Amino acid sequence: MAACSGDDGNSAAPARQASSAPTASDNENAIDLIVAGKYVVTMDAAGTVIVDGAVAVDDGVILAVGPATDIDAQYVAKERLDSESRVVMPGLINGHSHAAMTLLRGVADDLALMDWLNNYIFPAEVEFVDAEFVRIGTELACWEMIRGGTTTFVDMYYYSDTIAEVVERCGMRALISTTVIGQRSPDAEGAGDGIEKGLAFINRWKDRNSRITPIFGPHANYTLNAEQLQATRAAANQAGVGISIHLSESPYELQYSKDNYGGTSIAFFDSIGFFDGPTIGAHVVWPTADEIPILAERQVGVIHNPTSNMKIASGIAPVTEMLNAGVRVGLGTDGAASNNDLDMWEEMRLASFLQKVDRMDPEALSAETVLTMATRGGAEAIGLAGRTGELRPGLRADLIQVSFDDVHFVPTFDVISHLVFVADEQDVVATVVDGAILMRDGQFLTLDTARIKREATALAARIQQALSERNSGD
Ligand SMILES: CSC[C@H]1O[C@@H](n2cnc3c(O)ncnc32)[C@H](O)[C@@H]1O
Ligand SMILES: [Zn+2]
Repeated sequence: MAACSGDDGNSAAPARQASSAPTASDNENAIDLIVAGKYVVTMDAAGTVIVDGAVAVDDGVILAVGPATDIDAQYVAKERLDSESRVVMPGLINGHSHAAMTLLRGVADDLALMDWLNNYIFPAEVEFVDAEFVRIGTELACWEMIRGGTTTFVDMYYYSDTIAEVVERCGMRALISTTVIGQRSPDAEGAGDGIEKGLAFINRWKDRNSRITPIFGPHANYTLNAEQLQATRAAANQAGVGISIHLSESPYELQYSKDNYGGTSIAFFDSIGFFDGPTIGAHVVWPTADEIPILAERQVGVIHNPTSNMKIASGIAPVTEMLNAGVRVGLGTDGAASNNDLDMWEEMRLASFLQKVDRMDPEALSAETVLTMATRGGAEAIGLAGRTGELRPGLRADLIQVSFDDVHFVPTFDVISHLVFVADEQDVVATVVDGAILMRDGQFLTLDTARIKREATALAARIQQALSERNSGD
């Protein structure tokens, strides 16, 4: 970690710089926000941590990062998030989620992937998922993610317009996939229909909101055939957008690929030109040794989902090997029905511990490495490098404050160790996206949490009733 306490040239030419120490009368020139803390963990490539630092924000952009005394000498802000015992760091990036599945949390536990999907989740989705389900489920998820310090997520679900509308309102940043799946789904009759509707969704959202990036989300190699996968890639390239897909997730998928496509999963995808465009592969638990270099060469962003992989017993991904080979690897939660929460702090900790025990190597996947995967590395994996994921002038102001007041932070010898091995979502006290404060001291400024809770509870009662009737054979 590179510590910093002086002027390191980290300041951009600010739009509203005070020529001398600012006073309250400078307020008409005030910038939007200053976020200060005991430590500013920038997650830049040099690993800069600033003691007693601050971040200056205006118009959604980071203007300067440096010692608080320097920032305060240069800027006066309309709003200030301050505290001596807080860490300021980039917001977390959840690279793979199915947000609305918060409403299916706990309906089918302790099952392997294909049993879970085919016998519980797909039937429940066809029965219950509509635009209202997706609106309420996604709102619940955004509440949980903002609460836990996630500022960007990559979602794959149905009714993508509804997801985008929720994200637009709640203020988060998201890549939103429009699902393509070769079977009847809640919002399409099959793959062709999904591609057609997907293109319309992408046209509606491509230039509408800079926080929202529409992409395609073909489900997997066992729910789409080679022609459908290629057609989805062609549509994505035609629309100029990327793709997110479940990739080499389970032994079933690997065997399916060998049986139906004559080769292992990633090699097959590569052979049909599927990686000829920006691709995010979720899970990637079973790449062969020969396939890992393909992921690096084709610049496939890999999202590691340790909790979901453990819970549905898919296996342990070779994260260390992928990172060593130069693969871009980020972290994700998967949906709340296979995790069963959206807590990126838990993902970081479990990612690290899982590699250590799997390799019997306590040095595997250090705190610094997993924190990078959840921030700057995650941004690289999902194609948002240089836009979010680190605290650097010119990047969008997506940042959080973590309180180090709780007993588990006393004493703090190493701030990175504490963030990864100790902190949890309850320690996050402020979440800022694009310069807008979404949560401050447990108050949600863009979400009506009482209304969301009421609506989710009412909808869950209807789901519960239908499930009970189904189980009792009525
Ligand atoms: C195109 S994404 C929506 C689709 O994916 C299902 N899903 C949720 N989690 C997983 C997973 O880990 N592997 C494969 N498919 C998954 C979800 O229920 C939706 O039907
Ligand atoms: Zn998934």
